[in-house]
Amino acid sequence: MSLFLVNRYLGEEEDENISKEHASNDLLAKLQKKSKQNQEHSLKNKTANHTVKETQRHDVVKKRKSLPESNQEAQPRRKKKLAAASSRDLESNSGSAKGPSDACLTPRDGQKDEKEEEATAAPEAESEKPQTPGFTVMASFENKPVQKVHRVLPQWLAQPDVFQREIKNNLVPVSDIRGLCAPIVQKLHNNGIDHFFPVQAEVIPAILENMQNGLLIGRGGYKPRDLCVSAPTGSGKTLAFVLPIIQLLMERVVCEVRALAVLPTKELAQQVFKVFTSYAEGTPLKVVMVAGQKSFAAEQASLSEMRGNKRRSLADIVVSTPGRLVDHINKNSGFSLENLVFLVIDEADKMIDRMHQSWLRQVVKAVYKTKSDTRNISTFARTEDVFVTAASLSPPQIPLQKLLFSATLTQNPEKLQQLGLHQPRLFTSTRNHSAHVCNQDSFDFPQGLTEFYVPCTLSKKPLILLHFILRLKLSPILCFTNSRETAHRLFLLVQLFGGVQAAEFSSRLSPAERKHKLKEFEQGKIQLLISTDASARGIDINQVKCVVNYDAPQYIRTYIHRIGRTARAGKAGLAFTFLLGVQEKNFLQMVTNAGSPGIQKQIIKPENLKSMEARYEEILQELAKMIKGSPPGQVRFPVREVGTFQWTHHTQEGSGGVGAVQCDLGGGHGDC
Ligand SMILES: Nc1ncnc2c1ncn2[C@@H]1O[C@H](COP(=O)(O)OP(=O)(O)OP(=O)(O)O)[C@@H](O)[C@H]1O
Repeated sequence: MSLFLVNRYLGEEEDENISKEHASNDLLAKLQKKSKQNQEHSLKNKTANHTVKETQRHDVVKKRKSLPESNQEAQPRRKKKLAAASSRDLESNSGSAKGPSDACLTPRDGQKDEKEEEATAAPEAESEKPQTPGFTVMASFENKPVQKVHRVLPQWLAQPDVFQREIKNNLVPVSDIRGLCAPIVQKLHNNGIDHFFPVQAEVIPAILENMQNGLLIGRGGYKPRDLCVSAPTGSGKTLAFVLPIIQLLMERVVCEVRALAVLPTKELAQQVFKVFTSYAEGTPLKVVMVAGQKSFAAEQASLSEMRGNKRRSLADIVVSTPGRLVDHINKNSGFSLENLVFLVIDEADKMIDRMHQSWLRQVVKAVYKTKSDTRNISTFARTEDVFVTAASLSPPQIPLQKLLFSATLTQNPEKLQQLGLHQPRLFTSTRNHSAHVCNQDSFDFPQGLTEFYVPCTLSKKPLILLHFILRLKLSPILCFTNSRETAHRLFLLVQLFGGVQAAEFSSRLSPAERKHKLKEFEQGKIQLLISTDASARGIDINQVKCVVNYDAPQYIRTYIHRIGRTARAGKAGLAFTFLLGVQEKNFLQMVTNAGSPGIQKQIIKPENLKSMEARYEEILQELAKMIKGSPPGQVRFPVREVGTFQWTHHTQEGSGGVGAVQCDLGGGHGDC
């Protein structure tokens, strides 16, 4: 006798009296019946799906036949797809022996392929797509064209303070400018300036008013807003920052570095240094340049001295290039920026490109440097202003105001953001700001400038240049090439040809030689200065009547700065760009997109060059011999054959023409 009895439930119809064996036989028979029904059902489904696919394939073939010629190109690809689809179908047909799961997957695969086919063959027939019975469509795609996204400018870029681009008709009498002190007005008058240009009339009062409450706090006790100024080349941006800085610092008691101007090249630093020095004359202010023109030790000595055991600054205003500036920050313990009030970033777009050198980060670090020597902690010591709050401005700190200037200031907020600007304010003469939409490649051109392009071949370029000087008497000409090798060869060729006072200006020359050449050009001793882009930015040479782009510039900014060496300060000027046939379309498109008021075609007739051709051929032979005979290192470019000039491909910024293979002088054998 068992102690426990377990009763199990064996189904509704189970009778307690039926034996266990009988019950299990019944159950097995039931399961077998159900399985047979399932198999029959899945077979039926398979046949139905195959019929649907066949119908769809016929539809596609029909539609393709009715397509226009242009769509027929894609047929081989589609044929392949169809073949693949048929072979898969065949597989699925012959695969009836496969398990039921295969039978379920195959129709879905086939459906996907058919959808692709239809999308390629005739997208507009989307709505007519046959639906596979037994499947629910979960989602479908609308074949809409993707809309172009326009960059929307932040408020300060979209709504700038706009001033007139035209200089001559918008001069503002110096006496009309609020807050300008008498000694500065007098100095301007002595320098022959009684009127301000539009950019100066806007920006000078803005800088002055920020400091109305003294140098400790800005207007109304707030930290001053950083200013960005975008104005055409030659519109007088330099005086727009030099004058207010001199005025605001001239009554200082202790000499400390309070203004720092950073420029991309030595030549530009030299130029700005000259303007600062001229307007600081007669004030206690000391202006020092650290741009690598003197030895590091000499620059160090000009920046500070030791009196007893105390460091004493010898500079109020420092003009520098980024590399040398970082050297002084890191290696010159006597150089302090802890009292800096103005940081001027001239040619700001170029300086942003140099951000990888992290010069700005080093400057900011030096400005907010905390002294380890506690005895030296000033009451007004500053802390880096991550967030400006009431608490962060109390106690009051010396504010640092950034002033940015450029003729081609970027409107790319991501780039500008690298400068860490505080509530920036933009001054511009450019017209396209109101739309709130950013056009990063549109700039203002100087009013007095007339632009031309000269269609030419490689072999004729030097001849046309000589024609400009010798026949058309267009000198002084500032002529730009894309590489220093081209500049050097062109210079040698013009020199051999004779009759033209020419010089080259590139990194082949030492800074002292470059300075000398610029001076001679300015004095009118040089008719033709052949330069690389070393002189394209900012250089202010008074008498340049004409700029020639011997090589077409690759970038619009390069073009704007090059042609901006003429038509300065409201004067008239001419700019010619030599274009090979292959360059024309892209170049003209680029200039038009940039907002050029119009570039005219200037054709030089071949007969005008005829008389110079014989001499030119002789010169080419001579030049080739000269180059071949020169000791290695002196002429830095190889020549393959006498009389034939090497073709070079330039790909980097600052070299190469617009979308074309750039060739050197040609030599009458080029087939461009
Ligand atoms: N108010 C003025 N009256 C007469 N001449 C002026 C005035 N302001 C500036 N100039 C002259 O205009 C020329 C161009 O000025 P500046 O070099 O400052 O231009 P810029 O805007 O900085 O040009 P770039 O963008 O090419 O550097 C200089 O020779 C300068 O002396």
